[in-house]
Amino acid sequence: MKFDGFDSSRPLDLVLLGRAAIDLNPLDYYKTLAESTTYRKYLGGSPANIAVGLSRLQKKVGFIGKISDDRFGDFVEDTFRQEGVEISHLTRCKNGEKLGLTFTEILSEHESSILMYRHAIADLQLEAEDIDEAYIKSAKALLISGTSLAASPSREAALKAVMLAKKTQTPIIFDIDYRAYNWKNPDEIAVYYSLVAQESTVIIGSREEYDLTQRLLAPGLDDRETARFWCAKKAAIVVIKHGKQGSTAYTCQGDSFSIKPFPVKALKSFGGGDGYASAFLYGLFENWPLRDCLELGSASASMLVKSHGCSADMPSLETIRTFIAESKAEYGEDVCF
Ligand SMILES: Nc1ncnc2c1ncn2[C@@H]1O[C@H](COP(=O)(O)OP(=O)(O)OP(=O)(O)O)[C@@H](O)[C@H]1O
Ligand SMILES: O=C(O)C[C@@H](O)[C@H](O)C(=O)CO
Repeated sequence: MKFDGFDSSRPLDLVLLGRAAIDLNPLDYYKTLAESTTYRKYLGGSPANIAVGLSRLQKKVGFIGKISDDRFGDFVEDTFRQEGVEISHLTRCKNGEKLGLTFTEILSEHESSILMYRHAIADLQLEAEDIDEAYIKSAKALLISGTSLAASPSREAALKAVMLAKKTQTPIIFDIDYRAYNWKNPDEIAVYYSLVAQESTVIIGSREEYDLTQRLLAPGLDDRETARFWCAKKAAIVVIKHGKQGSTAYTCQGDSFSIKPFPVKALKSFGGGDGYASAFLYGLFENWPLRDCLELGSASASMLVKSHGCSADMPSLETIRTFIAESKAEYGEDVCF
């Protein structure tokens, strides 16, 4: 099965809307955050990571977001420019709001946690007036990252982007992206996530994120019922991730393709989702069979969990293909199926 719903005449492949932040990952890992003393700074924020990942896969990517008007905002701009991400719609806060900081705790290869500093946060200051119809229309698809819906004015900006995407026949990709910070209550999560999910052509999320989204409209669905539910709205593809148990993509024709992770010695348990999303979406833009999109996504995800960073360790297509070939040589052709 292939997805060929993108308008190839549009100059950008994907515009992503959401947070750009900073990851601070400990160099002295396998300790608690209280014990770690030394950190490496990376561009962070799930949509920013995905933007870098797709750009490194040679896709043309733009970003709609709000950043702090300080040196950390400069760092985000400089990094996006170095990575070839189009940032004409990445704007600065005017009232001193700060860039999000994510301190990660890497306790073991299987146990990590993230501590997010998101008070008076810059990315949630994105405003409806920052959203431009022509910019959205210049892209084959718009990706909405769920955390952008957590508070106003970013919430209204994201919903305006969804409206304009519908108006301009721009497919919406919804990366549910649940982070507990900034959300007030489960009802708000369900209301705003389902508002976007029901307009989306492609939905990507973990089982927990779908449960949060469906909590009011359709609680208690299993994976196949979940896929059927969103395909009955506008979804063509529903991807449900289950961490190191792997993931499954469901289509509106009733097909499904499951994939396991590629075997790796993980360094951390996070970062896989953004590597997965960027490589999976690359395959979709290349009009690959869904099975091949999943394989590339799963391979990239595995490469990310064995890396120290996220955005900085997003792989090129060549390195992912080499990783897949080496994995198949060592574990067999069907290593991840
Ligand atoms: N320990 C692991 N080893 C290999 N691959 C992994 C591991 N953990 C996760 N992955 C890969 O990463 C993909 C996404 O991971 P997960 O389901 O945790 O999504 P996520 O919560 O969005 O990730 P993130 O932590 O980046 O937010 C998985 O489907 C799997 O392919
Ligand atoms: O999404 C975030 O804000 C945190 C990310 O930057 C971090 O790299 C991570 O947890 C990736 O899944």
